Amino acid sequence: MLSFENVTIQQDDFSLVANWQAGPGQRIAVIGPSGAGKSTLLNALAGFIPLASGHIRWEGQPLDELTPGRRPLSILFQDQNLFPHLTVAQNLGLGLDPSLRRVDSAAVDRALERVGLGGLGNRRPAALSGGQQSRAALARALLRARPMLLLDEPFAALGPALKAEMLALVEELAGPALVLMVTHDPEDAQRFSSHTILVADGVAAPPASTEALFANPPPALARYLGT
Ligand SMILES: Nc1ncnc2c1ncn2[C@@H]1O[C@H](COP(=O)(O)OP(=O)(O)OP(=O)(O)O)[C@@H](O)[C@H]1O
Repeated sequence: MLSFENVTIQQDDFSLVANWQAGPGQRIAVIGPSGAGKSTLLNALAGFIPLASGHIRWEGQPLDELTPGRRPLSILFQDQNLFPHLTVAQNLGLGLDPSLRRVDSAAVDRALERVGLGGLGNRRPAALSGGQQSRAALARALLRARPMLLLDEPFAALGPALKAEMLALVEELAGPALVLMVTHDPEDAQRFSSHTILVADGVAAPPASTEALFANPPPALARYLGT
């Protein structure tokens, strides 16, 4: 269980509050206007931004004392963060061991197979298509096998068909992980997520049923959707 307990996140004059829980295995979209704090929410959970007050817990354990690398999560950004000078297999290996000294190459090969990149581990990222790079970045995140997967618009640069394919792949491969996905596309939320967190007006709201939220949007969501 992920718990945000009376959390306040402060960045200069911007502040965001969150007070809710989410369970393992849930697929949750994070939506809201530009600048509302969606990335800030994920960055605080990942440990890149300290909390001004409150606590974030995973399975009852406070995350506050843990550096980003020790938190029980993987994070995938839009720019994919693949290192251009390393092979695809080495990029995946970084997910297991940042020093690349103790990497299980069979596990890397299996992860590449799972995302449809079998046999491409020796290529550099530049020798992959955009969709293949997304698959490689996803494989790296999944290889870490952490209980939470945070996605910050990772597939926004892909065309609609490829994006749908990647979301289906996340759904298939994330398994028991809790997935939090920032998206600007209401269709992503509806296709992928049973629950949605609306971030607006300084509040990251508790996860609500995606269907119910879109059927009867609160004013902030209606404004954002232009309805
Ligand atoms: N390092 C920082 N220092 C101060 N303020 C920041 C910093 N990073 C972001 N902000 C501010 O925090 C607020 C939330 O930004 P954030 O990137 O979380 O929004 P977002 O909802 O993810 O937006 P978008 O949809 O445009 O990506 C914005 O007002 C932004 O200007």
